[in-house]
Amino acid sequence: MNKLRTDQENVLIPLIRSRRQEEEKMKKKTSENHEEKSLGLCYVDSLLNLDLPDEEDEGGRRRKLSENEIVSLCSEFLNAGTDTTSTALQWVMANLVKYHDIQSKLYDEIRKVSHDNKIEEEDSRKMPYLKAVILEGLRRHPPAHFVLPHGVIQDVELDGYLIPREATVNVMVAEIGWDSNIWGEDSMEFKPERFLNEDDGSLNEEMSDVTGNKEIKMIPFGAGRRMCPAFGLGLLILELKNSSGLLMLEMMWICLKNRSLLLS
Ligand code: HEM
Repeated sequence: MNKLRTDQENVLIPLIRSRRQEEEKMKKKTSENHEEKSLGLCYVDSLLNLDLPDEEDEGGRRRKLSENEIVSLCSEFLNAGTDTTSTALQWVMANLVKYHDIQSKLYDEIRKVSHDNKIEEEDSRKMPYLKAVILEGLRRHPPAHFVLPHGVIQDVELDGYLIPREATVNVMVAEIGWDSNIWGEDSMEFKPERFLNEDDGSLNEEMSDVTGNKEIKMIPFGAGRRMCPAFGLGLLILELKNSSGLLMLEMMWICLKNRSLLLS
């Protein structure tokens, strides 16, 4: 753990310091030339600018985040965005390898929409089956199996159970998405069709809600005020990576086929 932490510091501290220096240089230039210049705002800037509301230093000023705290927040952010997305993608790909019928149906949809072997952000709206495959991946194999540990700030009674103040609460996210009362007897099967309307194959809006705002059916991104702030981005990344991944596999397949033709 110490080694991991040291690695995090070695990677992130130089980046944080260089950002701070760049920002200071820019401010200096701006005041010398009297013209507004900015590097744009990034996550590290918002952490560097933060004044903690409840904590004051010896001079009575609001405390700033320490460099170590910024390292923790940056690595949490990077981890929250990368580990989840790559795990989800691997599960979807594994199921596409296992179920060839789903793979070819998805492939046909992607081929119809793609142009010059490319998929753009707006194309994802024209691919309900792709969305259904991603949602089924997240339902069947949510990367954050228990979301993050939560807690209550005072003793709470919920449905006859006492949740004590100091307790750690883990939400059974995966089990919620496997509930046969909601998803049917085949809830453990990988069936993207469950998210589509039977008549025209369009996306069933009610079934595909992942926010839990109206009813909790599956919550791979959590729910409520600490829900994943990047759930829209996460879904989009998965859609784009999956479709471009399949197109890339096809190119590799064509290259391999041509190569073996050349060799034979
Ligand atoms: C498939 C992709 C993703 C999944 C399944 C996912 C899932 C989650 C879950 C379950 C939580 C905890 C919610 C809770 O405690 O109730 C969470 C929190 C968080 N996620 Fe994601 N996430 C994904 C992608 C991303 C991406 C791409 C980013 C950033 C670019 C991100 C940033 C965060 C952050 C910063 C938090 C902490 C929020 C807080 O504590 O208030 N996530 N995510």
